[in-house]
Amino acid sequence: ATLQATFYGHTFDNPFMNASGVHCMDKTELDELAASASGSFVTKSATADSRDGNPEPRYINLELGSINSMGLPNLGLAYYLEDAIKRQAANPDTPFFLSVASYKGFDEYVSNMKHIQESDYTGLVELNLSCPNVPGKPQMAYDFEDTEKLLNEIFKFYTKPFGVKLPPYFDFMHFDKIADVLNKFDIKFVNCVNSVGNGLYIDEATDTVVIKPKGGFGGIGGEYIKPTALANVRALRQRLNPSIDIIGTGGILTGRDAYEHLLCGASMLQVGTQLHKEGLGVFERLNTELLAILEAKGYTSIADFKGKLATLD
Ligand SMILES: O=C(O)c1[nH]c(=O)[nH]c(=O)c1Cl
Repeated sequence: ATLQATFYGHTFDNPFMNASGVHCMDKTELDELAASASGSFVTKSATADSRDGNPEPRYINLELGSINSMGLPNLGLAYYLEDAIKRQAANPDTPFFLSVASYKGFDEYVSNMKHIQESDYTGLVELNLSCPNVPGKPQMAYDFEDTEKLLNEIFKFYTKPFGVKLPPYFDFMHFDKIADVLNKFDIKFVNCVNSVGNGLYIDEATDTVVIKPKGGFGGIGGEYIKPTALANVRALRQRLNPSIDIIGTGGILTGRDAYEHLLCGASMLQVGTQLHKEGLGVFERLNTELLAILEAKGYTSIADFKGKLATLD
């Protein structure tokens, strides 16, 4: 059996990659990702200006996952663009993802995308509409009208392939609304899901929160969020045009978790918390475990079962 993954006209050796924010802050980390068993990789979400981010402690691994309020620390869009242009020149056949966010809101999203359009980068962009940790700033993708306005604005000038990183939704009306908006545009993929925003973890030894920013509120990742992540992958797959691929993110610790995301309709798979905990070796292990599942079930490729979750009716 093969773990080859097809995504937006590309074929990757396997469906695994990092989730933006983990092991992707600078070119050294990106080189390590490129040299790992991951099928692709994505950069830390870039803002126009480089940012220190929120005060520490701001990321904590927990028994069942993680909590973070990093606050968009990054080296600035120009850094990642320059690196991406060099990478695409050196390896034109191995696409990767450039993640873009915004600290200041709507106008910075537009100007960041304008810079990429005017640059020599021609690869894939993951437009992050779901950072939950910018104090005072609502997540773009929880405002359906603003999201549509933003995509309208971007498609006036942007001609390169991009997709959007979405937060988790928890209501069928919201699945319907975001899918209605996204189906109006020629986006190439959606990534479901970003961390479950503004959770709270309490240290039992001290009765104190564990991260400093926002009184301890932070995005939750890991085992805590797999049911939510699977639901969002499945719901968006059922609603989006077949031309829009899905990246599944959230709660992938084992080959079985990966298999379930694929069963819900994901084409690529991102690993955040478990990569942070286990390091780059997680990709070897996940490939081995997923391949064993295909073999045990007599599948020869992901196409044999992708999106084929059975229901009880
Ligand atoms: O605090 C962050 O940097 C952050 N943290 C997240 O959990 N998701 C995001 O999209 C971002 Cl941008």
